[in-house]
Amino acid sequence: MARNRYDIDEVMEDHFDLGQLKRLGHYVLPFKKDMALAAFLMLSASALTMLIPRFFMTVMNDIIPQGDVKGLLRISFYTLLIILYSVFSLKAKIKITNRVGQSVIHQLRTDIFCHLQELPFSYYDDRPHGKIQVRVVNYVNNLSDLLSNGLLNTITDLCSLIFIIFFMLSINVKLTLMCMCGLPVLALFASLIKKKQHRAWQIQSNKQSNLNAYIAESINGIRVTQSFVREKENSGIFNRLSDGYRQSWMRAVRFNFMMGPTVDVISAVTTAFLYVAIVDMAMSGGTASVGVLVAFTGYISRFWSPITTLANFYNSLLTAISYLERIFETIDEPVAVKDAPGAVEMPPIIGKVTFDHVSFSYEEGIKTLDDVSFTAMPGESFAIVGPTGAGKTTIVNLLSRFYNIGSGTVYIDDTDISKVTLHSLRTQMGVMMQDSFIFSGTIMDNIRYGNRTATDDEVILAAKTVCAHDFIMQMEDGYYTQVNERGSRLSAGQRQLISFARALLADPKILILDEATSSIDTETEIILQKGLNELLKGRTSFIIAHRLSTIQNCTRILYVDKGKIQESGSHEELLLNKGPYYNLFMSQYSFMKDKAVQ
Ligand SMILES: Nc1ncnc2c1ncn2[C@@H]1O[C@H](COP(=O)(O)OP(=O)(O)OP(=O)(O)O)[C@@H](O)[C@H]1O
Repeated sequence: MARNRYDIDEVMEDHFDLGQLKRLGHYVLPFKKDMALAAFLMLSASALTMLIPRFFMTVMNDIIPQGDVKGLLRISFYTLLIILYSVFSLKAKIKITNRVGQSVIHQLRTDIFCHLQELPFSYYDDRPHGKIQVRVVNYVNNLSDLLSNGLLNTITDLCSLIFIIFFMLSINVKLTLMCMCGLPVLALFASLIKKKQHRAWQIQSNKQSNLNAYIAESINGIRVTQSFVREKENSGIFNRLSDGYRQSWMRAVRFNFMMGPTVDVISAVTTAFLYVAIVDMAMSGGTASVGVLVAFTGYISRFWSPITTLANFYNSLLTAISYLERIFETIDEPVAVKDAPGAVEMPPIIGKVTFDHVSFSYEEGIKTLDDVSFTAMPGESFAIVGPTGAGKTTIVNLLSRFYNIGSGTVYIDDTDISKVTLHSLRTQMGVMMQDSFIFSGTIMDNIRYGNRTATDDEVILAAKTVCAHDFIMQMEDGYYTQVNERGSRLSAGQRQLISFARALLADPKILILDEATSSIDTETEIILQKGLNELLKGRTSFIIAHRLSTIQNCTRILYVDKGKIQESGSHEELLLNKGPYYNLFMSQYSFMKDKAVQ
């Protein structure tokens, strides 16, 4: 999928694919026993209620003319039993189908979520997160009706229809055929609007997705919105998207609403003709008795009732298919970054890292890294510096295999990282990304995210090393203070320190710190540096920093620009070189000097 936005509709499938339903069927299969029980209850109730018009026939033809009170009581008793059984089975069926429906929804949602966990960064780069969310929550929820009632009702309604036709045929073949002649007209109508109806629901799902994407984006960006006083404009955009959604919904349901009246009209017309035929038969004194005709009129209304339900099911089927297309599209999304066939476990890392002529593009035709080569020996600390957008983060992203390398090879300890399992590779690396994400939960949980088996003492030690202990202890519940998703109650520097501790707790052999200290005050950074120097011992580390004071002690500095390593060496060597690093250093140095003078 090309890059998508909240105001760009996703690509829609052209054809109406019943295969989606077949796949949904696989989710229902584990509950076949429950479904069979529910179907049995419904079918038996339906078959028994078919007897009621027959009872009327007997009452009219035999019991009333013979004045058989006992027979009348017996038939009334049977009718009562049938009604009670129907009520009981309906209740049981609702309970079973709801349970099955919700279990299927739960399974579908779990499958999407688990798959999303595996999808690489590139998948999330390409679409608004709100559009992903809508699939996991709203689209799956929208299947609830179909799964809870639709599937089973269809089976039972179809069977009921067969029973009814059977009973009607047993009473009068000619009238039955007359009754059925409305069906081809209905089928023709349904097939005529099918394509448009399907497309209308696809559009509706797209508009819902767009709206959701915008809501998610607006909530995430609310601080910027308010600081730039963009509330009015945003409300305007929201209004437009919401109206688009409303219109698409109205258009889609208009198609659904067409079905009900069409069934009603066809049933009314055929029923009217049937009554004329019945009255004609009664008046012409033909073979049909009054009882037969009364019984037949009882079946006519029963004949159209399952057809109305089937027509409603047809509507929810078309609606569901447009959601299923999106749901299965997500589940089928190939995991672009995965273990290669025959991938082996990464042996315990010693720490040598080699980039061998590595090139990479996020987008076809635009080279982000161009022939990058370097080797870091175990225990070395490598700084990666350079202007914004130079490709620094991309280098470390490739080292963790967050993206597939375009060309060239990355080796760790002479092992090609594309040939090892992602799990064995990533568990030996500690990454602190630019965005120090904080999860909802306690501070203790957030630090322990890096190593689930770490004890409280180990968590505290990691926090102490990165100078986070003091501010944590000042919070109301110390390490057990609850923080919100994204750590909204923490300062940017505090968030960085927590994610720093998280990365260290993983005790990685290779440590990646991407702008780890950019929001930390200089005083804390100086203290942090001491602890960090201790910690970096014995680990290979890659430190990306714009503030050059942070990286002067690194063994080697790579100056990256336009996706290429422009120069590399120690701080002193690069200053002597008087190349781009020197210029960068001098500009920061004179800036600091000017500030100090001011
Ligand atoms: N997910 C992405 N999809 C497409 N292009 C991207 C993506 N991420 C980064 N880029 C582009 O790749 C280039 C390098 O980005 P990168 O994040 O590696 O730069 P950087 O040197 O780390 O920058 P900074 O110092 O600002 O963090 C930039 O031009 C950026 O626009």
